[in-house]
Amino acid sequence: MSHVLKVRNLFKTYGHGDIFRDVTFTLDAGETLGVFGMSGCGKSTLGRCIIGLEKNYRGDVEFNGKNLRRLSNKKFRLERALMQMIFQHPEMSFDPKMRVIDSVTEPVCYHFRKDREDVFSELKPLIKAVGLRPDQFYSYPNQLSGGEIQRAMMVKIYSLSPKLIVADEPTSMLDMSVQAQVLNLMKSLQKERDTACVFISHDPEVMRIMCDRIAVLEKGEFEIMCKREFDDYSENFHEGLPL
Ligand SMILES: Nc1ncnc2c1ncn2[C@@H]1O[C@H](COP(=O)(O)OP(=O)(O)OP(=O)(O)O)[C@@H](O)[C@H]1O
Repeated sequence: MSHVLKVRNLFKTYGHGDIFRDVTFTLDAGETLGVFGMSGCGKSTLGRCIIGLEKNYRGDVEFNGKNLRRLSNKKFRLERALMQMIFQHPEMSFDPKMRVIDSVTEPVCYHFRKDREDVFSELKPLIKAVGLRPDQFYSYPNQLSGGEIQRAMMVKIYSLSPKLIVADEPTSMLDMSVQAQVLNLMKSLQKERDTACVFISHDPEVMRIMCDRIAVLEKGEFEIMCKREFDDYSENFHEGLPL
């Protein structure tokens, strides 16, 4: 079986120095790799490089058997639809002036040249699965709670049947009970659809729940640990800060 994602010898530097050095790993369908580290260590930058939002790096990112930087813009856009990123602030992915239904259905309408109502009808089982009502999608983003917006985001992302999701602190802005619901939902959708995931967080507990393997990013070094090694390592952390 070929890997969904192959990251080889990835280096990223900003003006002030190395962000990370020699990041290498592979990810299979249905698998979750956690990326853990304290604030500012470079987790989001790594996520952006993987998904192609940041292209100025050394090394190779191969997705779906294709080296992303060697693709033409047109081919990159096709692959990009199969890689989705969930952000810490989901409301920023929604245009405040557009009804949620329009933001959610737009990518599928665009990629598959389909009508909004047809797309929305096809999404109803997914809407039910995330625990929202179809009528909520006729609201504007500011009329939904943080947890509801993150669920609507799941509908938007999964509507494109992605093979890879990069989730960058997707629940860190939610309160604890909503956080648990959204994490469970992400896990079950991922399992059902066999999606590969890079899950970024500074919360050791969330890492343990969501990830099969965990990589620690510290001072530019990227090290993949088994769960027992991670438990020992993270004992010295609280809320992403070293104790
Ligand atoms: N476009 C940029 N230009 C210059 N420096 C940047 C840029 N983006 C990020 N940085 C710097 O790179 C470092 C890593 O930032 P990044 O956002 O990847 O960290 P992070 O681990 O995701 O942090 P947090 O957990 O706080 O979100 C930081 O020092 C940041 O200031």
